[in-house]
Amino acid sequence: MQSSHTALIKDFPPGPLDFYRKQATFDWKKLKLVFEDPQRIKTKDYVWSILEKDDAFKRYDVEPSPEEQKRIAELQLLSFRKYDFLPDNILSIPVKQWKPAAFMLTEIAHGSNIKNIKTTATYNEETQDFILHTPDFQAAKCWSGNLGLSCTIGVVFAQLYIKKVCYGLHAFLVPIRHPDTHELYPGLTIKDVGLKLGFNGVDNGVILFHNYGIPRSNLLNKFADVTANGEYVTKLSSRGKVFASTIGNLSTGRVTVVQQGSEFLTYAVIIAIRYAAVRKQFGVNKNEELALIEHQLHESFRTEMHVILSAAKPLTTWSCQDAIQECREACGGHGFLKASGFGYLRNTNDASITYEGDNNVLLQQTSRWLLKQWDNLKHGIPVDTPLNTCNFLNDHSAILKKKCTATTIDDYVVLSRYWSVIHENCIDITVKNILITIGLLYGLSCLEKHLIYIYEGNFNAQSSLSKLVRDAILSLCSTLKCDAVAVVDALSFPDFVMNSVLGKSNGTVSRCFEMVTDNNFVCRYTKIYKMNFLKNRKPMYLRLLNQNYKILFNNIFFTGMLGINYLQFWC
Ligand SMILES: Cc1cc2nc3c(=O)[nH]c(=O)nc-3n(C[C@H](O)[C@H](O)[C@H](O)COP(=O)(O)OP(=O)(O)OC[C@H]3O[C@@H](n4cnc5c(N)ncnc54)[C@H](O)[C@@H]3O)c2cc1C
Repeated sequence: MQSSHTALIKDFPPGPLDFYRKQATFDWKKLKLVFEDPQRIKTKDYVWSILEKDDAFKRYDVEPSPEEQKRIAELQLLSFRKYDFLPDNILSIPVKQWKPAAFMLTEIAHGSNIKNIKTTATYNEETQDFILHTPDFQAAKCWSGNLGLSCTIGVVFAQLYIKKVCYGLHAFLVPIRHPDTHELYPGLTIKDVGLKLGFNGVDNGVILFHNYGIPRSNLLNKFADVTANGEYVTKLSSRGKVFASTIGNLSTGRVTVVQQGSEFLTYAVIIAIRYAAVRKQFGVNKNEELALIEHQLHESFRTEMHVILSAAKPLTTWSCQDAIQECREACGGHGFLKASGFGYLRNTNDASITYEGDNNVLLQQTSRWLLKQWDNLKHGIPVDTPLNTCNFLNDHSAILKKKCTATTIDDYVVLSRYWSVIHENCIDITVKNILITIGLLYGLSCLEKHLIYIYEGNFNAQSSLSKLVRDAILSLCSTLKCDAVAVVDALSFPDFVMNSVLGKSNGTVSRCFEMVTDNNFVCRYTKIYKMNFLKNRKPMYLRLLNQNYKILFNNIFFTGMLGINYLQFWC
């Protein structure tokens, strides 16, 4: 069955990469089918083939101005809507008619500590309105994506006050601009946050509310509501639970950030491996230089090659940042070229370390939860978490007595979940073998990184362990050398999506500097310069649904916000 599907996957153009492609011990198309099912591959090919022909998705050798980037993002969004890629049976109509919205939580003075945000929403019983107000500039909402220029509506988090009593943080649906004329409503002041290290196609903004009234029905009331006569009602047992439920929705965004991290990592690895397979430096003699992939020092970067996504955002985004940097360095000076694509990946991923919850702060929350489980254990309450991730703590006495007795590479048994997925999904033995090798390499590289804790915890006292781990890594890198190009082939995207002069599927990198010194530069610059942001903008743009706002936002405000960021990834 798998082999009949491999016919769906197109071959890569012939070129210098063939040397390593031919040496692969497995069929990269079969590996691709382990990563993605045939329907997904077909859909992605279809979408890419259409977008490649669309001017809104064309690539720029010279980075457009921030204003122009925002205009392009807008055009890309319109194109997505025009092509109607999303089948009706998958997504509801509101999602398909989605327009940019803003998510307004962070304030100038409070980002991580959201409990202390100062924007107020005071209920006025006479008018049955909530009055949103920014007491001072420290309380201005900032960083909200789509706020600076484009959104017509947003979700605002504010402290709810009824009859001078504060009920804590609640979320409100807030009209920002007129859906037809796109004019800002009176009572609001908005500014763009200015130039950023990346994401300049997104109009992150700052907003101040000046006693701005919104109807009572605009409170997102899934967890708590306010009656017409100003009574606060909730089925939840405490204010803490209302807060936790209101903020709980943030997890949706974090899942998307984790996914984005894995995509960036894939891009970086494809570029670095393909380049390393064709770039030659040094060799056995003057006339016969070797590809970078043959040099041992260079191989160590691949230890990060197939980082398995942890559910934890900090682990994913930090690992991704380190791996992109390693890939950049592995490509030497050329990796520093803008046209290599690494700079964009690095800067864009960098932001995800902070947004959707700063990594350090998130780790503290995880630690607090773990310590709570530990405390329970000490009081004789066994650990029994819904996903069983920490049930192993119940065996802590036995675990703490165990010692690492490994003396050979074959003694490591790690990544049990990864193994079971491989065994369930891989029929082809050659594909299974390559995945096992990659898994081992990842496991060992993690072990190497954390060896200090193994010694500190007295899990292994022998200094030979570190040598064993390092030797095993080098040996596995050597084994993987001939398969590396085929592995990234299985992961790769069309060249137009990759947009890197070092990572082309035919292995040609010679156009590198031609692109940078392109003669058309001046003409293109003039053309871009003449294009004004919002030129040709029609009122039809951003005609928002006037109904079902709450359903729309409860379900998709995060998807929407990150969707925009995703579009940027494409341009
Ligand atoms: C590109 C981008 C897009 C964004 N989009 C949005 C958006 O659409 N909507 C929105 O509301 N916000 C958005 N944000 C804001 C983002 O959510 C905040 O930046 C984030 O929550 C961190 O808050 P902060 O910047 O105030 O940092 P702070 O909270 O001031 O943290 C600064 C540093 O202090 C450390 N720190 C904080 N508290 C502790 C502690 N208790 N112990 C130890 N260390 C601590 C942190 O780890 C961090 O290193 C965006 C940010 C970026 C960069």
